[in-house]
Amino acid sequence: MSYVNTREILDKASKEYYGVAAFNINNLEFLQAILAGAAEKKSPAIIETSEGAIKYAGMGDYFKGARIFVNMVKEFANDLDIPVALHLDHGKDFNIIMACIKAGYSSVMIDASHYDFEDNLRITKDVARIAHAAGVSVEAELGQLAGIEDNVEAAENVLVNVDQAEKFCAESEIDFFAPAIGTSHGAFKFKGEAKLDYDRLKKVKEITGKPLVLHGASSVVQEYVKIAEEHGADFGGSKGVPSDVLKETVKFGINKVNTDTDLRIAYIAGLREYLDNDSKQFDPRKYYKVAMDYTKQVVMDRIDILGSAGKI
Ligand SMILES: O=C(CO)COP(=O)(O)O
Ligand SMILES: O=C[C@H](O)COP(=O)(O)O
Ligand SMILES: [Zn+2]
Ligand SMILES: [Zn+2]
Repeated sequence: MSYVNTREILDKASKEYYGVAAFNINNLEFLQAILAGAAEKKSPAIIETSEGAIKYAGMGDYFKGARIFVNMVKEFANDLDIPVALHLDHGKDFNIIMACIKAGYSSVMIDASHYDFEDNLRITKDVARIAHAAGVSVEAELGQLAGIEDNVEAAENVLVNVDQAEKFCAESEIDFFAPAIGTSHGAFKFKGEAKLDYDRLKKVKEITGKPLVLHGASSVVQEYVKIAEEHGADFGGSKGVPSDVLKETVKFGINKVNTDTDLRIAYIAGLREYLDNDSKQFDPRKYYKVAMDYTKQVVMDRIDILGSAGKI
């Protein structure tokens, strides 16, 4: 099975209405934990790296960073009987997008959502043309990631506009589409109750027919927040997208579920706990172990929530 085009994973998910988590990584340990969890669940896996992750891995050289991730992911994927894809998350720098295409990423996101509609469409079209010529699939975004307050006017300004979504998907030739429906990145997503615009989501699915992507989709699992806080962390007031809300979004057409914060929190919980309990330890292979076990557990829980177990 091994290394595939992200489109293969998401077209199937869109047809059969389940979600596949896309997990952000910066290093080897997160990749190992994610793939171990996905393999155990027999779930397809999407690994994604931000521009920051690529610069970090390549120590500033993003061509090197992109190659490191492609080589690392392929090396593990080749031995697994699940489909594995590697995706560039929030590509904003044209040079980094090109470096990823050249290095052999399965897909790239062009995030020009901060430009006005016409510019976003024009830039997205250009990237889609180049990426497709290299056999790489493309994600793009419309709207801004910001939580919905109780204010209709504010929501209209930040959430995806359905008519624009139709034109954008019809003209840009993208493969999967990220509509802003009320989530935001990080561990502090909602002040009150988690609130997403399901009606808007349903309309976007109906009108575009594309595999859809939910950004800022971490649940901020309180079990791990608690462990981290018992060992010195302070994530007071953190709040994510609860699993029943995630399930609803999948029912209404979300297929790629971007997850970074949940992995970071599980990892830091394990690391802090281990170090607190063994002050003499300085072998990284020992103190990363619990961190990786917790990360793997979060990965498997997500796979169950989104319904991608066994979908290979
Ligand atoms: O959207 C994300 C990456 O693109 C990650 O979102 P979280 O911060 O909710 O994990
Ligand atoms: O969308 C944002 C991701 O969580 C990546 O964040 P980063 O830029 O800190 O790597
Ligand atoms: Zn964006
Ligand atoms: Zn995102």
